[in-house]
Amino acid sequence: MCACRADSTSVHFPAEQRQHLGPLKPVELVFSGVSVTVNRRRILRDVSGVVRPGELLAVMGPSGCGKTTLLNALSGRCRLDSGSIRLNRECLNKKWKRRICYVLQQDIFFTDLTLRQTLEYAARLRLPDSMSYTQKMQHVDHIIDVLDLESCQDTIIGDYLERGLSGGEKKRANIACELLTNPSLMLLDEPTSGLDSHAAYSLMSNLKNYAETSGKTVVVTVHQPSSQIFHMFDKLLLLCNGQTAYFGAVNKVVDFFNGIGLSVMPHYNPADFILEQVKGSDELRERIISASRQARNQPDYPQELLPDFVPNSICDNKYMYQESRLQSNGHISSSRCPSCPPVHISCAHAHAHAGNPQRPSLCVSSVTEKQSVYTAVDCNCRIREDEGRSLWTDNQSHGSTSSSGDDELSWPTSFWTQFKVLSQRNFQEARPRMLSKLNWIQTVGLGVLAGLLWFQLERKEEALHDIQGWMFFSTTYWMLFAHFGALSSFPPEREVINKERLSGAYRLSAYYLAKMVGELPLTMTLPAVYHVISYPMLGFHSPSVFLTLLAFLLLNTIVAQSVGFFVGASCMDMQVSITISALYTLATQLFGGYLATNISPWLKWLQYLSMVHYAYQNMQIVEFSEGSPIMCAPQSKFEICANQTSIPVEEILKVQGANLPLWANTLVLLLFLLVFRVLGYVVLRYFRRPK
Ligand SMILES: Nc1ncnc2c1ncn2[C@@H]1O[C@H](COP(=O)(O)OP(=O)(O)OP(=O)(O)O)[C@@H](O)[C@H]1O
Repeated sequence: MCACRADSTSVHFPAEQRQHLGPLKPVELVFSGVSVTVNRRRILRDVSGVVRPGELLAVMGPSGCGKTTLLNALSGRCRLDSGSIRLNRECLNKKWKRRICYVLQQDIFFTDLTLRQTLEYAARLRLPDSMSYTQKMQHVDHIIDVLDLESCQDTIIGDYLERGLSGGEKKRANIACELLTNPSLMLLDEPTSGLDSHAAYSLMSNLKNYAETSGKTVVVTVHQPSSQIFHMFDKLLLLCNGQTAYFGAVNKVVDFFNGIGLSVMPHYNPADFILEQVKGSDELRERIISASRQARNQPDYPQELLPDFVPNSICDNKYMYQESRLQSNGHISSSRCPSCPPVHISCAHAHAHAGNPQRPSLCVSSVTEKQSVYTAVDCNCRIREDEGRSLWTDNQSHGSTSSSGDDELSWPTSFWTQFKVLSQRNFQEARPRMLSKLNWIQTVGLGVLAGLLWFQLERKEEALHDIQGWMFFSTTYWMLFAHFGALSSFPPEREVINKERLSGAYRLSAYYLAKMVGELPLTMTLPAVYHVISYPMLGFHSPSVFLTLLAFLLLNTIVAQSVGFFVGASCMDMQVSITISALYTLATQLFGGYLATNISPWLKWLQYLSMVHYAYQNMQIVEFSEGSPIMCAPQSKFEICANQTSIPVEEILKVQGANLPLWANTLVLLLFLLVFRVLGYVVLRYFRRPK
């Protein structure tokens, strides 16, 4: 692994891993006339640009000028008012959205996992099943090595409560997660923010090398790059109030500003200079924007951005693009253009035209490994070397998008792999939260307290209310614990899931099932501990009753968790979800059958919506029918005590107006479980889709 880093700082995948990661498909990104309105405010106006494979485009501009909005648009995360976004001349569609790697400005992770665990789970989820576990782990090692993350790989991600990775390390971790899949197009929002100048330079040179040696298309937004970093960019898109102030080669931006009478002082960082200009007076900004519009008439303006360019009719265009292979003899042979004979160009030839002999080119790197490279071939079958870079459009796939579409939309891993990995991750991520030291103390403390409060109860009518009190307290306490636990865990988890769903990492159904299964042992641990402590202290010793009561306590807890998850998934606002939850759980207690027994007939139906009602009834049915009999008091309030010495369970329940048998209560609880789990899924699937 270290050898990789020694000979190159770029991400260079070993041949056998590249084979699993799928064919290298460079992407040409063309966005034209993009206008975006957010909340009735026009953020972007007629923004255009082209980025070719191997190029690094920097999007710059003052804060709030629309850089992030542009990346959101390019990744398909916001609607365009007008304009188009094309990748290899295909409109941005679901297939492409999944292929784009978008490194967000915010670093969204599960904060309790270490960096290595985070990357390992990402690799297991996002790298294809055809790769073995060992190969995936090797891949993780390689990425960690390339991004210089060895020293912090076992540090937790952390948050403001518990410190973990530094800001710069988090940023690199964010990029590492995306690099794992060897994406063809990378969009990075402020990758250098929070990094010191050395770290920023090192990161940008990694990206630059990555773009050039692997034919990747990279778009980054940057605030105020150093002069060194600025000159690494191939192209610059300068935004000013959501409009294009400059689009073109970085090495021509100074000439552009000179052309409108704004000269950069010697030894001045051009990046600082141009940012100062676009932050200038309204009049100055208008001048720059109108000069940028004029520049569209220049001959070197990309033809793809011209209004009369027809993107779909490839043969009307000057160039067809074809995939070629770099062979061990150093020749590039093409095989995909049906109308052209195989093309052979030598590396030396390609170099000679590359213009920049220092720039690492595809031909330079290990010619012994067969490597895909991409050349543009015009309709007369002449090679176009496009400044040493290459373009690719699978013109054959244009005609057969639909047939290949299914493959493109298929998931990287099977449902079973996703379920297995996500269950493990859910378990690992939720364990510190659900079984925290504080939760243990709370559970053991309350178990002991409840045991002491209802210690060694006698089986007689006088103690009946206390026995019921323990049951009611147990069911309501665990209902609240599970409900609010699920509710509070959801908002941070939602962000991670949305990010992963947007990148097409896994099916929602696999996540959802894995969440249920992965957290199940954790959900059941604490109520079981409470029950083990408190129930024997009551003085009851029937093992079968002990186990059956435990089963109902656990069922009640899982049902409450489902309701909490559903409310958490439905409400985006935490305050709203807390209010709804408080209303529902308190009403559930009121109608549970313990606090109020003489409920008016017109309100009585509400008890059937109370999950506690069913669990509490079942616990009474089991305790009072299977356990030792409850002896009548000398002055009993039960009429039946006139004829017998003990109180049957039916008489106890009749007082509460409950009449459903054990199996019916159990069935209703199971229906609660099923309905709320399904509703939670439906909400995530259809109403809270990530945008
Ligand atoms: N959802 C939204 N609702 C209202 N205004 C928004 C929304 N999203 C973005 N904006 C506004 O759009 C403008 C551009 O936002 P954007 O985040 O794209 O800017 P930026 O150039 O990336 O800024 P920075 O460099 O500070 O990150 C800002 O003025 C912002 O307030």
